[in-house]
Amino acid sequence: MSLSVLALALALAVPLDRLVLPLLPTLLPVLAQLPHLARLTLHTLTLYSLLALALDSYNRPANPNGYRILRYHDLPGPWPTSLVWGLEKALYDDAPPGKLLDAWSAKYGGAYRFRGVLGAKNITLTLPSALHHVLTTSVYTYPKPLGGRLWLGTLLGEGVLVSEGEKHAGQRKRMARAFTPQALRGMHEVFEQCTGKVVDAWEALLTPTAAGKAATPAQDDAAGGKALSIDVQYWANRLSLDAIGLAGFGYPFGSLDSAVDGSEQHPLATTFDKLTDSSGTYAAFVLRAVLFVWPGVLKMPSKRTKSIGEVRKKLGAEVKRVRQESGSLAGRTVIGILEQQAAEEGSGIDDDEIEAQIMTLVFAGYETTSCAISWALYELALHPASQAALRDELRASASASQPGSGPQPHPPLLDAVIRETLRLHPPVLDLHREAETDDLVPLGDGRALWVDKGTVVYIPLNVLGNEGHPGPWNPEQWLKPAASAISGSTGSAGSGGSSTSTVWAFSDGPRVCIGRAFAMSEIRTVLSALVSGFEFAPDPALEVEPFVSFVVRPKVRGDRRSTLPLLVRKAA
Ligand code: HEM
Repeated sequence: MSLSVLALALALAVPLDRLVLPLLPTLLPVLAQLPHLARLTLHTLTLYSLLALALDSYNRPANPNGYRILRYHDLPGPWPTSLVWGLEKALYDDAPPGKLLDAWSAKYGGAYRFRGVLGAKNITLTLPSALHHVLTTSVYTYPKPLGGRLWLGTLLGEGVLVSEGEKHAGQRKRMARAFTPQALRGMHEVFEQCTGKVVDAWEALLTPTAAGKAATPAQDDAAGGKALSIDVQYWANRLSLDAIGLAGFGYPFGSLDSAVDGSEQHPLATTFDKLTDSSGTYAAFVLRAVLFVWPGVLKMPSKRTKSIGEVRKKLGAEVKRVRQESGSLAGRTVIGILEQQAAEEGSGIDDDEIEAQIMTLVFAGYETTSCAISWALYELALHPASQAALRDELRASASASQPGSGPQPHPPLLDAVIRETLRLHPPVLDLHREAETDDLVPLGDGRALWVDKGTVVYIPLNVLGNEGHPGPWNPEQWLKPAASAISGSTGSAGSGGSSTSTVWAFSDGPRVCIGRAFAMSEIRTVLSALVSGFEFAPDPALEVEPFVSFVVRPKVRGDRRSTLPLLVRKAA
């Protein structure tokens, strides 16, 4: 009797689904040795189940569509591997990144559950109707998790990446004009200018000097020719930062110039790189994990929170100076167009918001794009037949275009290569959202999932990119009529279905990447020039692997920082 009373008290006091279930795999072997405790647990479980059943029938959500409702516990899912971290640490340590998400989706399907820190409820969704609900129709019911928003807000201010609800919708509407095809045509010049600097620098490096040697020691590549080892990631980073600075807000970071003349990189770029380019340390994981359950950790003084504040302050000060000095450039940049739009509406825009949007552009647009460029060159280096076919296509398209004949259609294989790169190497591995209220998520087939307030929803972009297109590198698959080109991407999954043209690496719905056309234009420009002019091969002495530090970057196995050395020579 006394045991039952104790069990009831326990069942009431401990939210079993949060704490006890994740502990069971570890506890059961111990309990088997301890008959008393085992009995207590059995009592607790029975009583809890009865209680849960009673509560379940009392707390039924409104269900006007007559769905068959599933609860969290009805979903399949993996068992937690840690009492404290749930499966968060396993996900953080996953190598290559995304492997676990792929395996779980294959095993448990398009809706499954897994526990996070201290038993927190997480679900992963890849079913089309569920994604449409979370990313499109109920987008503001599923904001980014509070901890992530606070972290980003401290770093960037409340720009379009961080804001939610009406504020986000308003910011997005005002920014849209800066990303129209017409606006992007003006920015194309910047992409060409920056790419031209890389081409010139590499040609100089590869040109034999008067003494009959290449400017830098060359080595034999796999094809038996002379090639130079170039850290492609280093150049892609600098190019991408210069492009976002100039096209985004008219600011010359001068990263490529400093790479050429060997001077120091812009201090802001260094600070920014330090903040984002670090491979997974235990401290970084703990901060991230704790942030999810206790956002207040951000207020505690630490090296990381201090450096966030420093980056913010430095960029803010630079931005103020640049805005005063370069009024003439402003009209053609993203921020210039945003300011014009606000002036025309008569609404005005305050300095804090301008500053936040500038920081947002750098944060969201710099390393995402540079990593996409690097991975594309890496895959082309590994696949010489694709590389040669792309070079032929680019050269044929360049010789067919007449001066003054206006914008040309994108060479199809170029788009296919980019799309295939984003499928295999989505820079943003997964999206996180948090249910702001209890909600019903349609799963298709007349079923819906009851999602409790506070549940975190994972949307694995790597898994989604592979749906219908699994397997190793194969850009040609995107040339088939059913798979439309990236330029046709609407970013909308339509009414509950995943459109074939959605490039999942950019997400979907009202929060789809606002810079996707900007990124695509930049990547096309860079790949066109580099693949036309140079040949790329892997360095057989080095093993390249992906790692996550905000975005999925390449690095040499054994190194901590992101680099991608490839053997480069002038194309015949
Ligand atoms: C290959 C390059 C890029 C990829 C793969 C990429 C991917 C993404 C993804 C997945 C999101 C959604 C994040 C979320 O909802 O949690 C996003 C949002 C965003 N991206 Fe990109 N991005 C790229 C380049 C760019 C560029 C070049 C810019 C700016 C010029 C940019 C600006 C933004 C902004 C402002 C948002 C927030 C949009 C919103 O919440 O309304 N991105 N991006």
